[in-house]
Amino acid sequence: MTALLSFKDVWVEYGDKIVLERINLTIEEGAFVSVIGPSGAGKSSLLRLALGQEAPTRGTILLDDIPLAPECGPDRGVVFQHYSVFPHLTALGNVMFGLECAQSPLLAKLTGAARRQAREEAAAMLEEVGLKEAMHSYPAQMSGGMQQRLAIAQALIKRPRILLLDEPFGALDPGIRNDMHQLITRLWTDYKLTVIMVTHDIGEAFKLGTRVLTLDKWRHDPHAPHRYGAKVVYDIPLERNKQESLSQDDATQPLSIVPDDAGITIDRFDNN
Ligand SMILES: Nc1ncnc2c1ncn2[C@@H]1O[C@H](COP(=O)(O)OP(=O)(O)OP(=O)(O)O)[C@@H](O)[C@H]1O
Repeated sequence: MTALLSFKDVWVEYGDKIVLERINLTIEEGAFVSVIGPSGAGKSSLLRLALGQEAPTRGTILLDDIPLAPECGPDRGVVFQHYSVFPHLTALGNVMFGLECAQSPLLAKLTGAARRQAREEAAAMLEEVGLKEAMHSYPAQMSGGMQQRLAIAQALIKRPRILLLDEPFGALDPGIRNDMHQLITRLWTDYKLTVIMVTHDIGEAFKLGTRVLTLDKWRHDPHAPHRYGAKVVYDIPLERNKQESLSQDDATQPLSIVPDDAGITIDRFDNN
């Protein structure tokens, strides 16, 4: 495997508040990286850096050994916890919109053969994520799980290499979450994606990831809690490969595969 994304001595600071410090990371192509840590540790900030939505205060981020452009390129797709789909468009319209923006940035509208092609591609992607029957439904007519499937289709239609997931399943019921775990595992394999997923659910992190990173403050100044940022305090490689998909049994089991020696308990909410 080769390095796809590298963080070199990356810091994120807001005014005098240090959120992330000394982040040194190499993420290999094809990895599924789960990121966990207490609330406020900077997990979403790390994703925003990878997305190019935010630049580091210090340090460098490289994509294929080239400094990351300060913009969200088509090589990176993102899905957030709260549904980020357009309410006034059908599922098909939502997914087509991504292609229309990419191919016709000024008008966001395609005509003729290009439109037919985009429609076919969008329909195929909706089928991939299990929304064939709901293609003409509006988001308000869909369940939370269906809306997240739609958000995933929207992110994947531009064929990103890196898929960034910010607590994508956090708002879903456990049964639906398990379905989504199966879906994301299949898409990760079929689309040869590199995934970086932030989650509050440690079991989910270990179940899905090939690697689990824990962000946390490693030193504290009780008089000035903003003075030190979080860094990667645990970086745990896991035995999971692309060929191995989650079986139905795995999906219905409680999420539980945290190794005893991982030394991780995420129950503190004092980083803010
Ligand atoms: N634009 C900003 N300006 C100032 N502070 C910010 C900004 N964005 C984030 N922060 C602060 O940075 C810290 C890290 O935020 P971030 O959302 O990355 O944490 P997180 O680990 O994802 O938290 P959670 O698990 O609660 O979602 C928080 O204290 C937050 O208040």
